[in-house]
Amino acid sequence: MIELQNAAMSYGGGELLSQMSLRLQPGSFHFLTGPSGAGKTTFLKLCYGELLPSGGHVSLFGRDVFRMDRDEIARTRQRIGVVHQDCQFLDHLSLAENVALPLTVAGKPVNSAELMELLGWVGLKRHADALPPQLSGGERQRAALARAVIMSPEVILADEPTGNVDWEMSQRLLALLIELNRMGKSVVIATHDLNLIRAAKAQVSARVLRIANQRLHLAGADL
Ligand SMILES: Nc1ncnc2c1ncn2[C@@H]1O[C@H](COP(=O)(O)OP(=O)(O)OP(=O)(O)O)[C@@H](O)[C@H]1O
Repeated sequence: MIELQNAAMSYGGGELLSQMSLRLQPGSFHFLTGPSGAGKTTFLKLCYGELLPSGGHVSLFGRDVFRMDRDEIARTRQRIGVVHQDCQFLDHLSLAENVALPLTVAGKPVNSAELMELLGWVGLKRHADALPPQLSGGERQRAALARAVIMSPEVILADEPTGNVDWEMSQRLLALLIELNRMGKSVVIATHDLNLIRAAKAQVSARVLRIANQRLHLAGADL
């Protein structure tokens, strides 16, 4: 699905990430940890073609990103749902319109029954007509998750999806991500929250990746 072979990334200075190798299998569940600034968001951007590696190779669904033009990368990204760290919305559109935006942008029809079912799944049906500034942090995070899955992606990459929410809400978000994984989707969650990882490991077979000293490590089993 997503494969990195000795991928490296530099923003111009020294290498931020080097010798990153990973083959993401269908239905897998990974956490991505590491100190602030280690490069977790950068790593995820390599995984969905937002950034091209400065060395090595990244393949998305069997295609090397260097061989893909912009259109192909855009089409491929529809197979990867991304929950961004800052979950931004268009404030003049309703929550339902924001969640449906990836479909609208792709020129695909919006089935309102399915949209409401998705909002129900994340517990936001009654907020369908609310504007984003009227939502709480946890509601925004759940809306961001709904928006990430509306195109039925095969992979979900979530960057600190439980940042800024309380424990109960983070458990609720985790439950949604585990449910997606049980539906066969690959899930990668970047997080600082070791308690979240422990809670997940009690429910799902998850591997923990750690970025430290520019390298990607498979973390020990002590979590
Ligand atoms: N577009 C950019 N141009 C230059 N430097 C960047 C850019 N984006 C990120 N960086 C730098 O790369 C480093 C890694 O950033 P990144 O956001 O990937 O780390 P992170 O592990 O996700 O951090 P956090 O846990 O704090 O979110 C940081 O030092 C950051 O300042």
